[in-house]
Amino acid sequence: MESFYTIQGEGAYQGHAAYFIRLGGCDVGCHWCDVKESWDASVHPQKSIKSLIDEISDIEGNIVVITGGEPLMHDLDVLTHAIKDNGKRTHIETSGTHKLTGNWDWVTFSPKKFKKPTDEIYDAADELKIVVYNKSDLEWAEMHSKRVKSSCKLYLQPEWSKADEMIPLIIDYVKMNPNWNISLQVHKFMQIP
Ligand SMILES: C[S@@+](CC[C@H](N)C(=O)[O-])C[C@H]1O[C@@H](n2cnc3c(N)ncnc32)[C@H](O)[C@@H]1O
Ligand SMILES: Nc1nc2[nH]cc(C(=O)O)c2c(=O)[nH]1
Ligand code: SF4
Ligand SMILES: [Mg+2]
Repeated sequence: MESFYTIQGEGAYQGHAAYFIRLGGCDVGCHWCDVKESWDASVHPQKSIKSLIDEISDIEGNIVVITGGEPLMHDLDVLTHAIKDNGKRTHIETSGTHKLTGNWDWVTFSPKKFKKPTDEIYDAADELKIVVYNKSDLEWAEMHSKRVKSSCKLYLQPEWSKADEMIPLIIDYVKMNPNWNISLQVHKFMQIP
């Protein structure tokens, strides 16, 4: 759908320079999704892996984030190997609802109530990032945290339109449950992509 060089706004790598590749297509249907225009892959132009690698070679940063849409709707083996051959790190943002393909240095897993994740994604996740839209999502977050590996970092991220309401709840929750961290979408505050 698009590719751009920016600052990772979320999670464990928040604040790091990163080149984003946003792939079209998603069948999860989160009603609060902040990139609904990504859902229909057919309306977006196709780009060759070679042209993406040319763009990546020009950037100073060493992190490439593959996102979407739901990037795992595509087989990502060839693309991730090409990125790593270029000496960059491969990170993915995924709902974990499709087979895990690709060779990853960092897997951010953000499960959704609207489509069940696969069993394999829990072991692969380096970071669990739960979007908090209402109070009950905190309980739901605990359920997923019990299934990821012990080294997996845990993040609660307020749903953007509900942030004023959810941030105080998340702050109280993290103070009581310090194994969780807060992730804010800082790129939105900075008004960058
Ligand atoms: C647009 S999604 C694309 C990747 C993948 N489909 C997924 O959901 O993980 C990228 C990240 O943004 C989060 N996100 C999407 N809409 C959001 C919103 N309105 N508020 C906060 N986070 C949101 C998702 O949970 C995910 O962690
Ligand atoms: N700056 C910035 N950071 C991000 N982290 C995850 C994003 C995503 O949409 O996957 C995202 C995004 O869209 N922009
Ligand atoms: S899974 Fe990701 S891209 Fe798909 S609707 Fe949900 S937030 Fe949007
Ligand atoms: Mg985004």
